[in-house]
Amino acid sequence: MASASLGISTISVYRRLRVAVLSTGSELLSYKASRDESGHIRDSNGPYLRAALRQLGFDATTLGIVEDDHREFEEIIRKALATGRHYAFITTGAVSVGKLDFVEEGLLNLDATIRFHRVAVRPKYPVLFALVPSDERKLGSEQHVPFLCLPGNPMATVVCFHFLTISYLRFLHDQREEAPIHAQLNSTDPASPSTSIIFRKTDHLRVFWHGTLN
Ligand SMILES: Nc1nc2c(c(=O)[nH]1)N[C@H]1C(S)=C(S)[C@@H](COP(=O)(O)OP(=O)(O)OC[C@H]3O[C@@H](n4cnc5c(N)ncnc54)[C@H](O)[C@@H]3O)O[C@H]1N2
Ligand code: MOO
Repeated sequence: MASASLGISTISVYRRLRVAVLSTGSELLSYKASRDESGHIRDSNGPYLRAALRQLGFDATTLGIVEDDHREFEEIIRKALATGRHYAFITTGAVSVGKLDFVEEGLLNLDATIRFHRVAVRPKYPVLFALVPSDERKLGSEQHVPFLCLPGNPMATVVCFHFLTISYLRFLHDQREEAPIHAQLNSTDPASPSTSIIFRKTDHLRVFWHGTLN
């Protein structure tokens, strides 16, 4: 409206940031799958991330679900990098320290630089951030593609997305930081009926539990 009123008919805009989303876990089924086998759970992180990214104005594409196999993971990432279409990748799961937590190994096999792995906050403790080189990509002068690898626990995925990923994607898009919303708790006493939010701090971690704000 402002441009039209000033007679400005063309303006320069940023291309929407294209982000690829990949869920890891041999236990995962597509949320669209009609079968419901025991021992399987539906991929809720993938559809959540795609919807949240689109709502924020980013282009989200899905790379689907990958089994707990670092070779398969590397293959999917290599192919996706070769298209030069994705400015950033978000993966979920397999970033902790179990035998099947292969994301770090897979990224290192792709010559990644791990910028950090783990933050002292729970949920989101095992989150990993890496830069992966790609000779093939056609994304201007950028030499590296950022990988935001979020823990699989769906609540940790949501927290990591909101408190780490969005600000980084906004930074890539030259957008300003979102202003935080400040709320006041009536009491931080976990036993108080006025609040069911519980804060706890261990020696090395700040821990937030689920709760509601009265
Ligand atoms: N020895 C340790 N074990 C764990 C630690 C630790 O510090 N030392 N940290 C724990 C924390 S905290 C978290 S969070 C989890 C994160 O582990 P991963 O990122 O490797 O996640 P997964 O094991 O793959 O999955 C965790 C949980 O979430 C379910 N999941 C995974 N992906 C999806 C999805 N797309 N949709 C729905 N649900 C999903 C998965 O089935 C698991 O139940 O590590 C702890 N362990
Ligand atoms: O830090 Mo994990 O992210 O407890 O859920």
